[in-house]
Formats: sequence, C-alpha cells, structure tokens
Amino acid sequence: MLESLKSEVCQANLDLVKHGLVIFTWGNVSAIDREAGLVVIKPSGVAYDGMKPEQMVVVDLDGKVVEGSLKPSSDMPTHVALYNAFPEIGGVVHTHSTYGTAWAQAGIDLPIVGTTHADYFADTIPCTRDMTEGEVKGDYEKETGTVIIERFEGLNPNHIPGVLVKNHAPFTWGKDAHDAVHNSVVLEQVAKMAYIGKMLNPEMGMNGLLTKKHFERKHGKNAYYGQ
Ligand SMILES: O=C(CO)[C@@H](O)[C@@H](O)COP(=O)(O)O
Repeated sequence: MLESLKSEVCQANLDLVKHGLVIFTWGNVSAIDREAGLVVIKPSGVAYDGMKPEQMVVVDLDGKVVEGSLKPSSDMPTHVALYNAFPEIGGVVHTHSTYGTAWAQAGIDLPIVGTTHADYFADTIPCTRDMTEGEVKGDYEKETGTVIIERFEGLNPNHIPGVLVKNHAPFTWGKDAHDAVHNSVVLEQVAKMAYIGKMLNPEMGMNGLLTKKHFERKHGKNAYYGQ
C-alpha cells in the first residue's frame, strides 16, 4: 500500500539525519495521500540507521493503524491533527534541532529579523501556550496538535509553515515530506541566526518592506525567484 509514499517518507526521515536535525531516534516525518485519506509515518523508536520503507506505518485520519507491523511514531496524533486542520499541507516534520528547540524551551516566538527567514516564513514563527494538566495527562500528543491549531487562529499555515511547541520542540509542514524537511532545515538556521543576532543587538528588528518583498518574490502571485 502506498509504496512510493513510503519510500518518500523513509527518505525524508533519513534526510533529517543528513541535515543534522536529529540524533538517536528523535524526530519524525510523515506525508499524506489526500485522495486515499491515509498518512504514512515513521515507526516509533526505530533507529534511522538501516530504516526501510517497508517499516513505515500507514494510519487513517482518525489515527487508526491501517497497515504496518510496527507502532507508529508517538507523535502521530499531532501529525494527524495538523493534516485534519490544515487541508493544504502534504507533509509534517518534528525535530529536536538545537536552536529551534532552544527557542521553544524558552517559550519565545521566533522573531522575523532577516530575509533568510522571510524567504520561507512570512512572519514570526509562533510559540504555543503552556499545556494544561488535563491536556498533558489526557491525550497528550493529540492535544499538542490542538495547541498548535489554536495558536494558528488568524494565521495562515501556508505562509508560516512551522511552529514552536512550548517546552518541547518545533514542528514544520509543507506541500510534501521533502518540502516539510526543507522548512525544518530553514527553521533551524533562522533560529540560530536570530539567537546570534539577539546577542549582538537585543533591539534588532525587521524592515517590514523586506519581509513582504522576500516572501512574495518566492511565494507570491508574481513570484520570480529561480528559473
Ligand atoms: O518528542 C519526542 C520525544 O520528546 C519524540 O518526537 C521523539 O523522541 C521521536 O519519537 P518517535 O520515535 O517518532 O516515536
């Protein structure tokens, strides 16, 4: 079932290692086949070294396992919540990349302070609120999705393809698994740059004209970046 999507998702998970975004078994990637309403995701706690497409797990949009002999990623309910809430996304990534996670642990929105950020994210990357006792003791991973979705009220997830989950770590998404990984790489780089910038100038800010220019030249109606 969904053989090519399984290969794509397996490769995207291995790409997290290649880009230095994960160590051990931290992090996960999934992708969705919207027509079938099925999500392919990494199995939980399986080493990246030697990971195979046939180990990927298929779940439906209720989070029920449809195919796979291994348990799906523990973060699967968060991924499923995002696919249900954001109908245009095709891939989701979660990492514990150092700088992105540092901002998430600090509980601070990742400010937009340069064109590198604006090339991919049209605004500050938001950080979620504290999770309540009921949310943490209840269906924790699903509720992680709930706090992300709540934080995106009034924001466009297609223009800001990522979030910092407070005291936890980043999630990103994109049109497919590869794109979602790309956005995770960018999030980590801009988190690092913003951290260094804050050390150099705590008052740093962004020229809003550049934000609009850079986001639109890559993603706007009249995008002209590239070939
Ligand atoms: O967030 C965490 C751990 O805090 C998990 O994302 C990480 O360990 C990966 O878990 P899975 O192997 O995908 O179940």
